[in-house]
Amino acid sequence: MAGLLATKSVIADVPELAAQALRLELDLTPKPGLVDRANNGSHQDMDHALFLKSIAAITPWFTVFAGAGKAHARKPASEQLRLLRPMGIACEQAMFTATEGVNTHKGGIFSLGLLCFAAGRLQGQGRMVSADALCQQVSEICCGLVARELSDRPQAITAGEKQFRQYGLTGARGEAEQGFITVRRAVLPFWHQEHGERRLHNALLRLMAANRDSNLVSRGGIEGLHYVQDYAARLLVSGWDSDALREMDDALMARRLSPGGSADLLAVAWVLAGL
Ligand SMILES: CC(C)(COP(=O)(O)OP(=O)(O)OC[C@H]1O[C@@H](n2cnc3c(N)ncnc32)[C@H](O[C@H]2O[C@H](COP(=O)(O)OP(=O)(O)OP(=O)(O)O)[C@@H](O)[C@H]2O)[C@@H]1O)[C@@H](O)C(=O)NCCC(=O)NCCS
Ligand SMILES: Nc1ncnc2[nH]cnc12
Repeated sequence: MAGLLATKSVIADVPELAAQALRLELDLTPKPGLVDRANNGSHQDMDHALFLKSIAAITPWFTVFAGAGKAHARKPASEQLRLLRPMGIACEQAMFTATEGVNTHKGGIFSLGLLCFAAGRLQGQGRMVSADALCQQVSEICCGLVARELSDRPQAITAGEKQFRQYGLTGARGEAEQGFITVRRAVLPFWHQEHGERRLHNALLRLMAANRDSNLVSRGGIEGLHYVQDYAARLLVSGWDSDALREMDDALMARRLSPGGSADLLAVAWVLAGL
């Protein structure tokens, strides 16, 4: 863990940062409700070893996404998701093969895949790959995604569609269409004020406090989302130590709550902060 934290500064390659981010997120411990080095969080079907298999299966795709973004850099942003989606689905299939059908990183593939694709697109356009430029590209590529896939549906079938209809939640799609606004507003302004693992723990708590995580709603209803948001906000105000994080871990496990979306956004924050 310490070695990975130290090497970040010499690597500015987005697919490499994305691969690093998945491993750092997994190994951060304790992580309330989530799989880490100490326990499986609120999951019966996942553990640390399974996440390692998932990471090994999906990381080779990050350079594929970046290559595709570069190859199609001269085409309009509005055409890009149609070009990227089949590769994203193929990457999801590689994950499901590695995990024997368990959804470990579906959201992570979506968010990090878009960042890798956008990085290739910027390179293909001869532009600098900065955090702001990446987020702007992702937003342009995903323009209209929420309307097309959530709000304009005749009836709510998937969890995401039901959550949108009931609570106006837009999940991973909304985050991407808004250029990862939660990461940019809740995490990045504080990132360089802190260091090491404490920086990562604070970033995850800030994400849990701000992120409208569809996983929490799927498992615990809107009350489950508010429970986690309020708990994380309290720790950020009152201060926390490892014991407090372990207590929060116990509380979320007792309620079967898992903030998987915030775990994915922590990986997104690592990539954006590394540029
Ligand atoms: C657009 C897709 C993301 C469509 O997927 P879906 O309709 O499911 O969209 P969401 O409901 O928005 O959530 C999908 C996953 O995204 C993560 N997530 C949730 N909320 C947010 C948020 N506010 N911001 C960012 N990301 C968010 C979360 O993923 C993580 O959690 C999953 C593991 O947790 P778990 O509780 O186990 O999840 P389940 O197994 O589903 O529940 P149980 O049965 O166990 O109770 C894991 O996926 C983590 O990554 C949400 O789950 C996208 O998938 C799509 O369309 N893909 C096609 C390919 C593509 O277009 N790719 C483009 C780029 S390559
Ligand atoms: N460490 C983790 N535990 C559970 N779900 C996750 N989704 C992404 N990372 C996760």
